[in-house]
Amino acid sequence: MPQPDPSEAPSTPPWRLLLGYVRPYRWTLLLGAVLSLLTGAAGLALPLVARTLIDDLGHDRSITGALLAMSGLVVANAALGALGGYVLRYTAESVVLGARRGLVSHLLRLRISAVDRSEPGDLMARITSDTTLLREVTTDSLVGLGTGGLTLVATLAMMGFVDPVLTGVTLGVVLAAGTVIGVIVPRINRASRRAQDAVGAMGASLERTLGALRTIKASGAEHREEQAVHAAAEESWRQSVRAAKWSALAGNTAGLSMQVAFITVLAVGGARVATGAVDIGTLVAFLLYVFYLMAPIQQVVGAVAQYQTGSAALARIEEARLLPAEPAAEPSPLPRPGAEPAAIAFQDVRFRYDDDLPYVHHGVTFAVPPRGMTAFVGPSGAGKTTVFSLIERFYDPEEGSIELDGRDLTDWEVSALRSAIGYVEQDAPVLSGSLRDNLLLGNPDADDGEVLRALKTTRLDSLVDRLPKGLDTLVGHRGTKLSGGERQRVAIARALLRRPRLLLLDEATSQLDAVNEAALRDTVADVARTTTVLVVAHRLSTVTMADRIVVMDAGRVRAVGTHRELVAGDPLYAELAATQFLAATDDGLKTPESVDS
Ligand SMILES: Nc1ncnc2c1ncn2[C@@H]1O[C@H](COP(=O)(O)OP(=O)(O)OP(=O)(O)O)[C@@H](O)[C@H]1O
Repeated sequence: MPQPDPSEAPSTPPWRLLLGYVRPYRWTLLLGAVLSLLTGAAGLALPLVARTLIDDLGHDRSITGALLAMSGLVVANAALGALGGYVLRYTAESVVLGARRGLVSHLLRLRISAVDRSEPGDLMARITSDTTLLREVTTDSLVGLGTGGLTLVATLAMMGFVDPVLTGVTLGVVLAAGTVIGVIVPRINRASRRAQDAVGAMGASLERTLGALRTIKASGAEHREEQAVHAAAEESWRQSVRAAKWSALAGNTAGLSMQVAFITVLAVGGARVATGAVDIGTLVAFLLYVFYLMAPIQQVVGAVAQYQTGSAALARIEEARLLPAEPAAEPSPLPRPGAEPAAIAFQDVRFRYDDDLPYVHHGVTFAVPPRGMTAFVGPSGAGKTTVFSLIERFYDPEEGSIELDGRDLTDWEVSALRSAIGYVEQDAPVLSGSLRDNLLLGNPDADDGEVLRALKTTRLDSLVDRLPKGLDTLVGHRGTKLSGGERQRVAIARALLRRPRLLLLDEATSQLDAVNEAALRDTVADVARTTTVLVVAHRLSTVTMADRIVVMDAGRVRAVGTHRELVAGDPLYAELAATQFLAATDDGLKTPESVDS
């Protein structure tokens, strides 16, 4: 798991977290609780009416009044019970919704460094499975504890009123059972936490497997992956069964205590009737109360047991909410058409991905003026993609400064900064949905004319014409229904539709065919006339047309120049040009061998 770092485990006790979630719905919850109490009260009045009925029978009086009262109470009990149940369920669902919305909003704003340390599948389980557990904890445990507790106290008070001696006997039994349950409860909590953690691990395993099913199949790894997911599912089952065992034991202890109380009251009460201390009507009423005590006791014990599961879920939700996130901000407007291109400069930037990882940038310095194309080249792992991540403020440098238009990135509002930039990642992610959804992702307001222009620029127009559903064609999970080259061009069209003042293009390392290669080269050249383009370059065709090339090696900039200058002046670049760049197949370009000759 990530997992949310245990050292960041929430220090707020779960009950306070629960109250925080419930606060917005406190009045509906109170209404539900009052309705439940009224239901209980209608039930509580029944034994008293029953005593009157027995008295009336004993004294040859009419029992019509008592019968009518009992019928009225039974109907009221049912009606109030149904209404109360609905209001409580409504409230519980609202609490779940509130928790889900809050958690989703937080997770979408997570800092990328927090995402690096997390398993998406586990985070998903926290949003789906853990929040669902709040439903029960709101109704069963909060209301159960409130109404059950109150009914319990009221019932005991009524019992005390009917016969204090028998009440003392009942209380003794209840307290003994309470002690046993107190020992069981922490075990329910531990097992529930482990069960939910295992559900998270199962989500993480599944996400890993389903996200790369082709690779899993091609590697013949289905069996091993299956075992990993099964192991997590079995662990969850084991722990849930353990929690169920302890919960059942707690419930049974409560039930057993009531049976014991019933028998004890019958024995002690019988003796008291025999000595004339109480009459038979009082004993019957008292036994009915003991019978009535069963429900609130079961409710309180159920509430306490349920709370243990809920508090484990609350702790997991809170862990995710403690992951560092970017501040929520209104989306910033995109640059106007024809907005000035951006300038970008790095000054002595030192950066590492985590405190226990080596530095990736050891004082990177370069400056890129507005407009034109700058290519970043260097051996794998030199830190080229990291330059883009820092510009997007996915991470912040440890030392040094990065300026966009002469203003430090930390002085920019993150949404304003990102709205100025178009970013095409190396693996050009395409999201499930239609082609149109993908194109409009970064600028939902783009009109048909703009979309058409972007399609033409990226040479996607002929593809769209070919597809029976055109732009409404579904591209499949992660765009699997598109070819690698098409995915890349969709990602570029998407970035262009944002009218970026700075375009970051992390070139795919895979070879494109001649037509795609030429299309991409022309596109980038076109865009570079009106905006600033930075490309992590893997292609000869890209570097040869770049206005300047930044050569990076092991986290440092070792040279800046044009292709011609660098081939002559920088041995590493000359070697890269000769051996590593993907050769263009287009006839207008040279092969690596001919480059430096
Ligand atoms: N999220 C991350 N967490 C930890 N280390 C990372 C992360 N991303 C990259 N790295 C490490 O940082 C170093 C630089 O990575 P970067 O992706 O910037 O290299 P690159 O020059 O773009 O390489 P390539 O040409 O292979 O894409 C690598 O050693 C990589 O392992």
